Amino acid sequence: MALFHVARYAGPEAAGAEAEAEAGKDGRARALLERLQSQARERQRQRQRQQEPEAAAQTEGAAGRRRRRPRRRKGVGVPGSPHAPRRKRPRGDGEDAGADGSEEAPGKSGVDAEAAGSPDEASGPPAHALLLGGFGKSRAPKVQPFLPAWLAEPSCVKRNVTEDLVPIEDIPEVHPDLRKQLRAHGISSYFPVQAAVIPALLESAANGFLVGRGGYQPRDLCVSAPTGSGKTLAFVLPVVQALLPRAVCQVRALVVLPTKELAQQVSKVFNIYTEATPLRVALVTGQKALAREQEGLVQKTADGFRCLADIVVATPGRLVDHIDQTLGFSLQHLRFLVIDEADRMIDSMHQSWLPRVVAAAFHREGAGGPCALLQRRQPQAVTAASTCWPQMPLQKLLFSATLTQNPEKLQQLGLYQPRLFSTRPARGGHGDPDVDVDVDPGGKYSFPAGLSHHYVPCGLRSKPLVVLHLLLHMGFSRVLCFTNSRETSHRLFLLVQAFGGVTVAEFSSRYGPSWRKAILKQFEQGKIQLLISTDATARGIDVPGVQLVVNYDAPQYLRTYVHRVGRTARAGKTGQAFTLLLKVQERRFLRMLAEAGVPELQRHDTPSELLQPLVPRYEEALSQLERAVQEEQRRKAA
Ligand SMILES: Nc1ncnc2c1ncn2[C@@H]1O[C@H](COP(=O)(O)OP(=O)(O)OP(=O)(O)O)[C@@H](O)[C@H]1O
Repeated sequence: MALFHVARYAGPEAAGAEAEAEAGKDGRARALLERLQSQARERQRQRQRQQEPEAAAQTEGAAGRRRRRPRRRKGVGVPGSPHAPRRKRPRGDGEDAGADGSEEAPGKSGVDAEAAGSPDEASGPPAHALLLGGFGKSRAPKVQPFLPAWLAEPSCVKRNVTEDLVPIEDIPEVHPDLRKQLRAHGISSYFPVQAAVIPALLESAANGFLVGRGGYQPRDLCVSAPTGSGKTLAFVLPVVQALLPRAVCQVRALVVLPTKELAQQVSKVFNIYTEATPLRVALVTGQKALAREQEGLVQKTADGFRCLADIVVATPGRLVDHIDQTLGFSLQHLRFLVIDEADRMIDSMHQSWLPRVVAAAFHREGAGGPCALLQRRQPQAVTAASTCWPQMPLQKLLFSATLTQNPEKLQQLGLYQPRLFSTRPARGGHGDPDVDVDVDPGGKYSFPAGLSHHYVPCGLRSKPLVVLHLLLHMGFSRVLCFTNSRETSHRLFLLVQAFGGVTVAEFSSRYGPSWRKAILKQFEQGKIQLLISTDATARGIDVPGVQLVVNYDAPQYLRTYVHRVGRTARAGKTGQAFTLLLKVQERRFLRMLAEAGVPELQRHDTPSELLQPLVPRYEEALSQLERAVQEEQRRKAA
């Protein structure tokens, strides 16, 4: 029993005395105990020898400043215990990172740092007791989730879209007509993600559409590659090629995306590569009335319905509307289900769009139906019986720049023997994945090589001035500026408009789809210098030539940062990202990015002399903004 004695808060002598009394009962136990004690004392002496100079320095440093005591909750909490108060959040009055350097010590919580500086704690419990009772000295180790092999060991994709190009001729499996189209659109080489994914997808489709005896069920694919690395073409080309040979028009590919604008963008790419083929693409996003969309999907005939689309690009809500309400809209022949921006789509799983799609895809007619023989069943264990009938497989393809590696989340998608293509290296099954898999296990996302990251420390009132300074003095001509709310977007827009000298527009859900479409088009054409937007344009939107992304409001989540800044430096180009940070945000934000492996975040100071010349006009613009807001509020109330 002596071995399990816990000398929690007593010094080494107390622990030693008690242990000695116990040891007297049994010779062997005593000998063992003595040996352990002498080892522990030796360790303790060594520790003290190391700590003496540090303790002296800390005592000197603490003498001149207010000694901070850890707050205790009622009845609980000794420093370092699991119940000890958490580290204080930075406060707006500047009592943050800079106020106490000890809080900044890497790997030490505030409580730990304080404990280290306290003379009471300096001697600490004996080293051997720390094993059982010393909670305070180290952070609890992070739980290391065990990733399934397919997630832990992905097929690695190169990241550099300027150097690791693969000439079009080097992938002869791609149909000559598609290669012709690629060249016609100025594409002579594949980006790395395309060079990896296109052959793999074509290979899985090469055995024809039917699986069963002699065939096989193709594996589902997940692709995680940086923003602007060409993921769209990585699925558009093989899907179009796989669907080319067809007898009857049926919906055989369904692409689901989170926003109308993204769906529109992807359907445009499909239209380019199906232009010279009989394949038809339908867009169902709710931008048109349901009846108008139905006309593009099915046609009533004398003996039923005729399908009018081979490829459907949809947003989840409107897709479910069609599954429910469009007579003759069938997904029974679905071969590819592409889920773009997959991590975001997983977040919207509560809308149950995926079970509805899968149920529609595996819907079975009665035994007397025309396709009764070819009806398919959900993937299941392979048995002699299950391979008797030829079946059309349904292959799921997931794409994202920030694909989650949370196996529980991915499990909701019901993937079949999935295979992951990733620009991040393999971690051998249990590398350093973080528990907080929402943020990203391992804390690393890939960023485009040509992107440089900056942050601008500034005050709340000077934020609009910094944006104006970036535009007017630094000469950026196409700038996308993100805020965290519609309200902020709108007010910043009104303010910049009132300031003048910059062509500015706003993009948010305040406006209808057709207005937003027009704004994006003007921005693409270079008619708008500054587009102020909510996160509605943060994902997937591809506007060539965006030079600068400004995070007017710092994004709260890493994923949001990755997608926002990914609107620039696309397709191998260079671009800059500036994040405006209030003093209170600085520490948390920089730590978040450091954990994400963001390469070198440069500090960009804007001295007040640079902003000063803008101030008189800015003050005027502020009063105009005030009047405009009051006017809007009056109109709203009326
Ligand atoms: N092989 C290529 N050669 C030249 N340009 C290409 C090539 N492939 C794609 N592009 C261009 O690169 C840009 C970015 O492509 P895409 O929108 O597919 O990126 P993405 O990886 O889906 O980005 P995001 O994650 O932000 O959605 C597009 O303008 C596209 O036309």
